Amino acid sequence: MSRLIFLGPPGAGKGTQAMRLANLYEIPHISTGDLLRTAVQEQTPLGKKAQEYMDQGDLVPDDLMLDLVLHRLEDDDVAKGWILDGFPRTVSQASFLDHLLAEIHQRCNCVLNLEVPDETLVSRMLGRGRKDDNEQTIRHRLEIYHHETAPVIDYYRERNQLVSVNGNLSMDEVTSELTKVIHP
Ligand SMILES: Nc1ncnc2c1ncn2[C@@H]1O[C@H](COP(=O)(O)OP(=O)(O)OP(=O)(O)O)[C@@H](O)[C@H]1O
Ligand SMILES: Nc1ncnc2c1ncn2[C@@H]1O[C@H](COP(=O)(O)O)[C@@H](O)[C@H]1O
Repeated sequence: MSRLIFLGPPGAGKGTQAMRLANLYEIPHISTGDLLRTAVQEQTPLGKKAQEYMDQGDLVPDDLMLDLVLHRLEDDDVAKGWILDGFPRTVSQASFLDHLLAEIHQRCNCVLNLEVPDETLVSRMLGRGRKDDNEQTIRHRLEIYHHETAPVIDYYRERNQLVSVNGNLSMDEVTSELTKVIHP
């Protein structure tokens, strides 16, 4: 059974690789960014609250995020495994997730950290064309990543759960490297 977490800066290819592995292992791909974008599109109460943070490239506050993940991990389809992409993004989210998984008697098998240099990330995101992919917001998201999210790497390294993979290769090469280190 695979329960995987993707870490890595914005534009590292987490969503791309998570989708490929989700198809390969036939488990759900849970992207908090995608869940939020759907909520914004549908103008749900969560979407209305999250929109401004997302447009600015800021993190959506923890109280909203924790509820979102809690409910998604209660769905029936996650019993067979899951891939989390975009969560946790802060040490407090990582700690929340640990407690939640202990409560539901699950354990993540592997935390995959995609490593890609900042300048590659910027050009990848400028080519992606998402609403929050203008240069100013991209640079702000990168700052937030280095400040708020990079400490999550140490959190999992200290718990011997971290595997870092070079994300600065072709998409197929990254997938191949990932499947070598994952033992489903
Ligand atoms: N190995 C790769 N080589 C070149 N381009 C890539 C690679 N992996 C992904 N991309 C492209 O880079 C862009 C960002 O990829 P993706 O959306 O998967 O990143 P992400 O880590 O999920 O980003 P975010 O955290 O901002 O959602 C996309 O346009 C994608 O097609
Ligand atoms: N885990 C998260 N914590 C706070 N904010 C989040 C989280 N996941 C997503 N967000 C917000 O959504 C956008 C887009 O996310 P992507 O993972 O890049 O698709 C992000 O900038 C945050 O505003």
